[in-house]
Amino acid sequence: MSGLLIALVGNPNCGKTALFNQLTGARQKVANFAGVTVERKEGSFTAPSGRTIKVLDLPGAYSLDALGPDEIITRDVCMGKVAEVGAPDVIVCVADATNLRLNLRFVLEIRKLGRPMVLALNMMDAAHKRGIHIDQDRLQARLGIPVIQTVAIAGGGAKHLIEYIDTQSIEAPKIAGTERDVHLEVRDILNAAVTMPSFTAKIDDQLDGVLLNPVFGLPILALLMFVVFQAVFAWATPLMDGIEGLFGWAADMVRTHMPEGLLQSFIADAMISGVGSVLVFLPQILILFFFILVLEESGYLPRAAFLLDTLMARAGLTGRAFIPLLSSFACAIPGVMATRSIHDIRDRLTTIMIAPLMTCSARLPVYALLIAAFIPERQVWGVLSFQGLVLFGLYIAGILSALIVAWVMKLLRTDKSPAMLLMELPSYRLPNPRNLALGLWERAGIFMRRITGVIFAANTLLWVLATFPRPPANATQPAIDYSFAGMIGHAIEPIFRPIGFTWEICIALIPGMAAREVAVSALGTVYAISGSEDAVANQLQATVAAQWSLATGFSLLAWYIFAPQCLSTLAVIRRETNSWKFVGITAGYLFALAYLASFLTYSVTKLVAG
Ligand SMILES: Nc1nc2c(ncn2[C@@H]2O[C@H](COP(=O)(O)OP(=O)(O)OP(=O)(O)O)[C@@H](O)[C@H]2O)c(=O)[nH]1
Ligand SMILES: [Mg+2]
Repeated sequence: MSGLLIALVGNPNCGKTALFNQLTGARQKVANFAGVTVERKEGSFTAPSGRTIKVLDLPGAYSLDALGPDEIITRDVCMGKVAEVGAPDVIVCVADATNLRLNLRFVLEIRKLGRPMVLALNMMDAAHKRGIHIDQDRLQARLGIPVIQTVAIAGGGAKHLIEYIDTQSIEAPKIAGTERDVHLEVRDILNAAVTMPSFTAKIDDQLDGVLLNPVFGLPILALLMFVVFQAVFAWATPLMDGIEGLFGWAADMVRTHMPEGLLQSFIADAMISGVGSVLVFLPQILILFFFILVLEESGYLPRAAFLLDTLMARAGLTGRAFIPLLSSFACAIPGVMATRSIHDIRDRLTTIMIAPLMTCSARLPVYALLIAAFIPERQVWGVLSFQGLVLFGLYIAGILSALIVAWVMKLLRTDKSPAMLLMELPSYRLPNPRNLALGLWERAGIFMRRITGVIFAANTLLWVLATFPRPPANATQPAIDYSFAGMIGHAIEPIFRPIGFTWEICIALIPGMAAREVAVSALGTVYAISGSEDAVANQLQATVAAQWSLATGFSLLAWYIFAPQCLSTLAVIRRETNSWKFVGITAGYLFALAYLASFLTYSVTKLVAG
């Protein structure tokens, strides 16, 4: 039998990606808010009959009257207008069974296309739980298309859908579109086929009463965020000590048991000290993501958007910017891509410009290193970790400066028509442990791939630059001073001297452009090589604390809030805006801010702390 192409379409947040993962065994990101998928994804699986079924996961859309790039992709694929994919044999329209009033409108629009389709009634588990009863036969008869129930997040939850697609020949809908008003038609269908419980969403309302309360809402949000950052420091310490100890021990073993020479230096300095100095931060990253995933899954995050909307509007941002900005806390790259759901081009550009100010997870190793080195580990009011407070402050500093930049952009605008936030709040949901585990696994995977990929490559290159040329026989300085890296570091040091950076930092900033956390591993390598063979050589934090002044440490922290130290982000900005000029403006203003902030921080700290 020949292959088959199916396309998953539907409203945002109805579970298309979850269904895609279920069908193909892939692990695409799902999240309990709209607009997560921004590009079409392709996968395939083998049906019981043995034929290959290709699956397309598309961005969610509310309507086919294309407004934004997402809707255009969806419409064009459905119409078979995208040459590389061809026309899908079956459109699987996914609908959230708990929210049919909204979802059916889109189903009717798809039906008008007159192409073979089935309706996947997803989230049937949630519908049952809420006491929503759906008469499948009547729904099928009214719609004139096959209706199949699915639970995209449960094992085997798409079994019937697979069976149906595999065994039935699916035809175009028997009922084409009538010219009736969509609202009326949806109401008729709902009346005929759906019984709603009388206590709909009572829990949601009660929870919202507290969490969206005009008085308590924002303090609760602040408190939640606060707890998260406390946990990042408090819980991770034992694990981090363990990892650090392990790498320190491994480097020592290599130094004592391997013959001295280049190979020993490469393994101990570049591989173990360099890579280990970043790997240490895995526990903190996972703890942070655990909380973000829980908040995401539970349905709280869109509510946070709602709470912050007034604040965001005052800064001249649209509520739609919330999700791109939120994604940017993981990484600015998906964040910049997610701005596609912002229709207004100026809103979109402003959001792209400030996305790099959201503290991405690659900054965490840098922050954590510097905080551990320069901020005393003490308790505030008996319970709070002072280090956690500082980390919280750094995140806030990023957010505040983003708001200020957006506000300045608003002042520069001529047209000041206000934006309105229209957003659906998803139901609260208990986070699914499997989803959480998958999400964490995915984050750990990304981090490990960065370590074995870009970080390792940058580190190797740096080791070569820091090792050659070798010092002359009568050398008086540490070997690294005679190397290429030493020369480069010394050459650019004058530029950074006013902000207190040492030449070692200057060296580390260059490979740090490849990925922010490389700066940490680069420092690990630089200090290990320039190393004093002393015992602290692989305890980067101790070295840094001993060799840098407080002002230098703070200055580097300030630098990392702003500096666009990430070429991939600049590349994706170029791709999304198609403009080098815009990349130049963004990078330029960020570097300028970074320099200014570091300069002020350095000068003030030096004045105060001497
Ligand atoms: N209870 C329940 N939750 C589900 C089901 N399917 C998906 N979810 C959850 O619904 C949320 C949204 O799922 P996604 O797969 O990201 O939705 P999507 O349609 O791809 O969303 P966009 O990419 O934003 O358009 C996630 O939190 C899923 O875990 C289901 O059958 N039952
Ligand atoms: Mg999706």
